[in-house]
Amino acid sequence: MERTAGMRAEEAVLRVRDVTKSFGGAAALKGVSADFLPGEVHALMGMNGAGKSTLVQILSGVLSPDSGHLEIGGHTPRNPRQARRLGVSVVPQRRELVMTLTVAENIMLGDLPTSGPVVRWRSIRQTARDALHALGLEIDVDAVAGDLTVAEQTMVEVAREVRRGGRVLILDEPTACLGPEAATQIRELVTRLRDSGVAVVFISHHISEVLGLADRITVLRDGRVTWSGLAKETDERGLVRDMVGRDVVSRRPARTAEPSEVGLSIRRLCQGRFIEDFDIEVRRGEIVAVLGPAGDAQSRLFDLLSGRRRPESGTVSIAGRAIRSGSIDRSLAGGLRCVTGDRRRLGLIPGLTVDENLLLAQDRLDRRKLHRWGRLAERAAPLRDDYRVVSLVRNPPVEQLSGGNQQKVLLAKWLGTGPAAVLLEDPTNGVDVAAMAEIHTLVDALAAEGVAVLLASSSAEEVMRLADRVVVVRDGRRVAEHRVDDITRDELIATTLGGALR
Ligand SMILES: Nc1ncnc2c1ncn2[C@@H]1O[C@H](COP(=O)(O)OP(=O)(O)OP(=O)(O)O)[C@@H](O)[C@H]1O
Repeated sequence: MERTAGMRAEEAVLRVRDVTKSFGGAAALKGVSADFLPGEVHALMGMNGAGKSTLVQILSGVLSPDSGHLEIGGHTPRNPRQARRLGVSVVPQRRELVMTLTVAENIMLGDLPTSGPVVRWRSIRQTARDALHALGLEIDVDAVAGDLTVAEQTMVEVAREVRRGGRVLILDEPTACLGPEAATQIRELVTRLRDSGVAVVFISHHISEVLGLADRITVLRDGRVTWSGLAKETDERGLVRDMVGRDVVSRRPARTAEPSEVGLSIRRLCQGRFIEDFDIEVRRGEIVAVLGPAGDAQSRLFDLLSGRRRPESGTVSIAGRAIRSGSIDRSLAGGLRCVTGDRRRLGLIPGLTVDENLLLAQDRLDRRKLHRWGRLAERAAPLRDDYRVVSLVRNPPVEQLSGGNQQKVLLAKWLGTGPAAVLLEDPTNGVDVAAMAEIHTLVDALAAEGVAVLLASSSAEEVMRLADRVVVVRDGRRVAEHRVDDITRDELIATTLGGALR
């Protein structure tokens, strides 16, 4: 049943009417209408695969609707270039900056002012500085993009798009995997954009964030709008019902198991300024979280534990046996499974099907060289079921899955291989509220089976829900440790930001 609130459609800068879109005969959007108003933050919400990204691709001219239409100031864009010229810009999840160029060069890319054959560098830097200042951003225009934090990279992309005349700015999960401080900075930027008259389209799976930030919310389910209205007219429970169709409960289970032997031990690990003399011990059946500002220790920890990179010094042991560092095979053979937070770059193999990706890790461990095609679907089926991987067609190339479903494939691929210890980097990155609850239950179950779980999460909520202990890291060093039962979420965030050693 569709619930809608009154709209000022005549003021809309971007209008969508009855849009449908199918892939391979299966409908991803089934008659979606929405209006996007200047000076409003309009959140798109919905479960994984509900159709949010498909709608965004239609808004930005990447895809054409099968039927229905889209209108910006009386025009219908036919491709991304036209959409951009009409003022519609997308800041995607994957950063699109040229990482080797400076902030100023990135902001001005494609629009470098020249005098004859000479590029006017001073003017470039000044214009870029003005573009950042107009949005209240203090970022060094001479910094190289690759040296910025993820939040700063998002800010630079936003400044570039606004300077190019973006009137409708679509931000696709801009706070995913950001720590509390960086996420707040992005939300403040969104508010400033809104106040300057931009129509902001904001995608997020975080309900409290959306309720605190959005003026209007449109909820999609299975390609249809199930609710659209003012944020103040709904609440968490209403949104969950509109997204999922039922209530979702996620509770921390009582963990009564006595501490058992050490499952994963890290001793005096060092890697540049990112990891300094890092010690941690995780017992079998325990979940220990590492929480710190995004971009530093967590991804280095992944590189070192997975064997992608050799540490400068220090040891990693599983059940008392040291693993030879710098070798992915040794790390796997030792029983350690590392689930990356960067599924696009490191996690999944595009071009291979969902089932192949699901079985890749298992086959590598079994040294299985050839798939028996007939058995592939049968072997993958339990993993698909346990992790509720949903796709429109049965077994598409993995990149055609929605983002949240790709994340489920990544988790299933590694956690289905009987690990002794795991490192989970932002395990619920991009997944919807129902899948998040299910993944948390699966992680609880891993711990209950005696796996040592090390969780590198940017989300304080996730740490509070899953972990027994949390280690706070800043500048590569451990600055505090808490039992989760002894601390509130707000105290945890405060120690992450200012963290005194306790
Ligand atoms: N190019 C494509 N080919 C085939 N199917 C596709 C393609 N793009 C999207 N789909 C399918 O369309 C459906 C909607 O996907 P979409 O990415 O829009 O969902 P979403 O709401 O953005 O999900 P998420 O929250 O997981 O990002 C999914 O079932 C997805 O597998």
